[in-house]
Amino acid sequence: MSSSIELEDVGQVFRVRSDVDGRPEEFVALEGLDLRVDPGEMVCVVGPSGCGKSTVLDLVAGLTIPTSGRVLVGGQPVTGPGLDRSVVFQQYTLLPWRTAQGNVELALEAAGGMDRRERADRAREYLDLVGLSDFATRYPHELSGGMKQRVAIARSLSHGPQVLLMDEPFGALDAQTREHLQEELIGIWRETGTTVVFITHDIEEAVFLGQRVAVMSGRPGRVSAVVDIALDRHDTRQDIRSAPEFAHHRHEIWTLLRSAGQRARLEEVERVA
Ligand SMILES: Nc1ncnc2c1ncn2[C@@H]1O[C@H](COP(=O)(O)OP(=O)(O)OP(=O)(O)O)[C@@H](O)[C@H]1O
Repeated sequence: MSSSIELEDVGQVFRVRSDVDGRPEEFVALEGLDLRVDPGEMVCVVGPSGCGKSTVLDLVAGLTIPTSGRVLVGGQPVTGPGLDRSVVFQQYTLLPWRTAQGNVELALEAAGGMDRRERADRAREYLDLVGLSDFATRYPHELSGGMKQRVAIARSLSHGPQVLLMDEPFGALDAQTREHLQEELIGIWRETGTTVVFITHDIEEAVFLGQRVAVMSGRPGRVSAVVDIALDRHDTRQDIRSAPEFAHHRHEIWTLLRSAGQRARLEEVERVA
């Protein structure tokens, strides 16, 4: 099962203290942001640091409520966190005193409706999905960074959410592990059919994973372009990253990011002048 995600004319204003005199003032983090993700689609979001990518994810997760506009999941307004949506963060969020299996079971305990045996079976099924069947009894400190993130993914998917929200989940990993997990994520996404929103700083990661890539610009944050990625991901014999279409999309997004950055700087100069 998977759900659509719609952000319509979303604005997000935070109360902050002025850099100048420390007085409270408003900071417009997002303004007029539109984005639609179809059920079962994987969309990557890229943009300069501080443009509001995590804020977008928090809104869909229901951790923040927008100041204006609408955020819908499966056609329903988001009013708070829910079991239909799971989040994977960059920092490993495993409980150190629980095994890999115990960490996956945690999500099932929170979801309720299963007895101990069912939870154990389900946890093993999802550890298998992320290739960790042989590591079920290991504690987080006995796992590599990539393995910890796999456990986090297994935990996030184990209770069958319709939407998976990923905030730079592979950001702390070395390049090789990262590429490996990207490939695994494509396989998991195909198998589960979950709608995925994946935030990254890395243009190559976005092109590799996304069916579409949303490019954000900052100050205030909005989606300035959405790029369709036309790559044949089914042909696993091919090194997709060295295909000419891959280079084309990478350059296209790089150009969009650069011009969004230049525009933001110009607008900032005009605002100050
Ligand atoms: N709770 C908050 N209170 C005040 N300002 C906030 C809050 N959350 C985010 N911001 C500000 O909103 C802007 C967007 O932040 P956000 O973390 O969404 O950006 P980002 O694109 O994810 O950044 P990065 O790529 O560096 O992680 C930033 O200027 C940040 O300082």
